[in-house]
Amino acid sequence: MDLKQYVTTVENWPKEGIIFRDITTIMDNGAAYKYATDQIVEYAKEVGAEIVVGPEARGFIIGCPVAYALEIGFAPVRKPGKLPREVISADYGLEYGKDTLTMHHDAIKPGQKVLICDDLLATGGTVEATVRLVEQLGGQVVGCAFLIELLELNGRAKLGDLNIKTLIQY
Ligand SMILES: O=P(O)(O)OC[C@H]1O[C@H](OP(=O)(O)OP(=O)(O)O)[C@H](O)[C@@H]1O
Ligand SMILES: Nc1ncnc2[nH]cnc12
Repeated sequence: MDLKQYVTTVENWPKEGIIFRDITTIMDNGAAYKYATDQIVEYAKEVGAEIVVGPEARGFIIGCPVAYALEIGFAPVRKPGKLPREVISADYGLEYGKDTLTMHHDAIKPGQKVLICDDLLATGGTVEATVRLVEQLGGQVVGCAFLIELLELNGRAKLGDLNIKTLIQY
């Protein structure tokens, strides 16, 4: 299936100069959403993922169905003030702003093999902060999966030699 045809491009959103790649038109098509999920499930099996981690909000849309299909857990990465128990935090920058991400202090067990899922790899700031959180908890990041990679922002450079899978490139 050519997944790219289901992505909608929105120019100058959320700011002038940003070309926004909208995945809601993958999600609202059952066959396309299932195909994308299945590709990431296969990758998760290859890398031996034991738990899926996804950053708010679109990482939930990609990561949760993968965790469900594999019958493994999902741990959310959230913006500050959203998780109810003790958290650890990491600051990061992104294509159009700056923010902080948090995880529950006990979300990952030491040594657990983690697959990070998100919709899109842009500058890599979000996933790099997520990797820091997982590693701080003693987790081992065995893979990072995205529907979309924006090649010119070179997010891979922030991720060293981590194993990365992307389904669509621009
Ligand atoms: O590689 P990066 O430069 O970090 O950019 C990618 C991130 O940006 C978007 O999320 P956003 O922060 O806009 O949050 P949202 O999913 O809650 O809309 C996207 O869903 C990724 O998580
Ligand atoms: N260009 C873009 N399109 C969609 N989501 C994004 N997140 C960061 N950059 C983005």
